[in-house]
Amino acid sequence: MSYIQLEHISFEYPNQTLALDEVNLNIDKGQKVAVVGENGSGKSSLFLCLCGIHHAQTGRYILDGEEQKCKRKDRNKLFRKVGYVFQDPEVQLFASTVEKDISFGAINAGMKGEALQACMDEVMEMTQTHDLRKKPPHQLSYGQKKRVAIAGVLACKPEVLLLDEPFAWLDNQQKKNTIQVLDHLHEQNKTIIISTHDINFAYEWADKLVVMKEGRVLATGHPQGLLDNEDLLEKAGLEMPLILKLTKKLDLDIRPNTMEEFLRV
Ligand SMILES: Nc1ncnc2c1ncn2[C@@H]1O[C@H](COP(=O)(O)OP(=O)(O)OP(=O)(O)O)[C@@H](O)[C@H]1O
Repeated sequence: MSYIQLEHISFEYPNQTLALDEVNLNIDKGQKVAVVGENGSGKSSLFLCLCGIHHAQTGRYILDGEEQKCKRKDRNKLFRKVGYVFQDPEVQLFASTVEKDISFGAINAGMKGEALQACMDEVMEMTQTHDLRKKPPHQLSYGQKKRVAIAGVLACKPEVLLLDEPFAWLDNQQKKNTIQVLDHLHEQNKTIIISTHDINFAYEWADKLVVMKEGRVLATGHPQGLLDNEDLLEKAGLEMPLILKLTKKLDLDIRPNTMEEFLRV
């Protein structure tokens, strides 16, 4: 049995927009998953259902062997297990200082004293938010807000991390730093699910790709296999990753995983 199982999940907003339409999905513990698809294909709605903010009207959501129900106590447990970093950090940040914002969820979950301090030091170091800790979040740049939002979720030590467009507004250095943070979490066997429009990143980073269109899962599998399929790319409105374009153009038989590997060929 997979760690996360979605069976025929459908979710409709109150205005009757069907955002998820019979979604079936299996994700193993410790997997690095990239969810890709055009604007409005249902990526954020999927994340909102996975973390318990939305509850699907039909279908079954099973996490770690337990079916997730809409009851308050089940949802509180789900909130602790699955951390969601919103696409827009402004939706997430609310406290008067960065430090208070980052620690809010952890304190709510019962962390205190030395354990809290150690956790804060660790996540602020990881996300390079230490120097910002006394500032009010509204005075930060968007990229800084994004890092604070990630830090706040990490402080709660979730088993599953959902990141909606984590690199939006980040400069190149901060993007690299965030990828390092993700690699570190992967080493701790956390399950990481990212939604992204960066197909080159998805190709290099993910060990599972989920391709969405109009609320449906069009395909799942290893990025190397899926992103080579021109019919699928056209149907999903996706670009072929640069590495695959180059290997095709040069008529190479190999399929390097990363640009570094490609350059060594
Ligand atoms: N709060 C809402 N109320 C009604 N409809 C919504 C709401 N949020 C999203 N939708 C609709 O649900 C569908 C899926 O949207 P969703 O935000 O999940 O897509 P997405 O793949 O995350 O898009 P993007 O790449 O632009 O972030 C779209 O048709 C969208 O217009």
